[in-house]
Amino acid sequence: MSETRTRLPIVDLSLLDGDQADADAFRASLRSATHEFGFFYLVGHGIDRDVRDRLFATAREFFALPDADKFSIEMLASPQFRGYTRFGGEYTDGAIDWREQIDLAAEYEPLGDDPAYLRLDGPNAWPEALPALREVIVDWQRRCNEIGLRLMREWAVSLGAPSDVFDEAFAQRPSTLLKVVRYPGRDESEDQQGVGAHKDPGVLTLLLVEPGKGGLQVDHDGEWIDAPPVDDAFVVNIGELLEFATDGYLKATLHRVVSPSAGSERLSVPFFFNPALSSTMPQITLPPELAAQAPGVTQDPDNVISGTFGENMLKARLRAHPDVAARHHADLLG
Ligand SMILES: O=C(O)CCC(=O)C(=O)O
Ligand SMILES: [Fe+2]
Repeated sequence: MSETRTRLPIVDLSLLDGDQADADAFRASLRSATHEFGFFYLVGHGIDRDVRDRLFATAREFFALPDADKFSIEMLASPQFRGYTRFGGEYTDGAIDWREQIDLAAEYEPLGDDPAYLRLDGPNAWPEALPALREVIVDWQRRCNEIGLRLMREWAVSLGAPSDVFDEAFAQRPSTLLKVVRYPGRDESEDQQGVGAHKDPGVLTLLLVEPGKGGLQVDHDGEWIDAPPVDDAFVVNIGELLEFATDGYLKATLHRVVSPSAGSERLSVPFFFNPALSSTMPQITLPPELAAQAPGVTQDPDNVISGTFGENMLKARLRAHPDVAARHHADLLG
């Protein structure tokens, strides 16, 4: 693996507790980081270290459970793509991701299956053997939701739009999703795709990485740059829908995780802040000076971005989990 250095910008949320000049500086840094890189470190978020330590300790306990307990909540049993995925169960860019994980999402009453993306609504699967997981995750989701909503409002203002322009998409049934992930160590002679190169399909991702664990790489102008964890910081990136909402002014950026070396492991907890399945992200009318720097949305015939979140999400889920797709959604596979 290449040396550990990073060029991603650092954005300090606590500037919002300062005066007007601080808040303006915050918005300028938020906007430029996501225009130039689509990725940044967020510090000053106010979540204590012991909360983060407990999250990782509980994740470690989950992964140490006997296989029978993990398989008792296997995603394969969930038409809504919730629960545990074993090594080799997930694909990115057509190749296996060497990670095991639990997917936990917001839980809503299903509304039917027309359009098909409504099938994604439903219950989570929580392991009976580790009741603390639910408590820790629900608390973490609440904290991330707050930060997510705050960032959305700041982006809106930084782009010259009303601060509440995105609120409606998130007001009812926001489809937040959280993964608890473990990347096993892999020998250098083996395939080292922890997770393959991808863009996140939603709006905003708040990623917490186990301290000291590198492996995340971010595309910048065609070059992979390392994004090792920075003390007390979230790694934040935007997804395809925020690129869509800003005509490409803000960028959804390719990223990947290279497996840790044999004998080690890496835990991470990505939180995906996403609007309601049926919501369409509002298109922001950019001020002329920003519009002049908006290249339009990236066009990829293999990955056409729909403004409706549910369409993007269903497409991403069917691709990533072909076994779940084949068992529960064979009618949708073309
Ligand atoms: O685990 C990580 O560091 C990143 C994971 C990721 O990019 C994803 O799950 O979308
Ligand atoms: Fe990602």
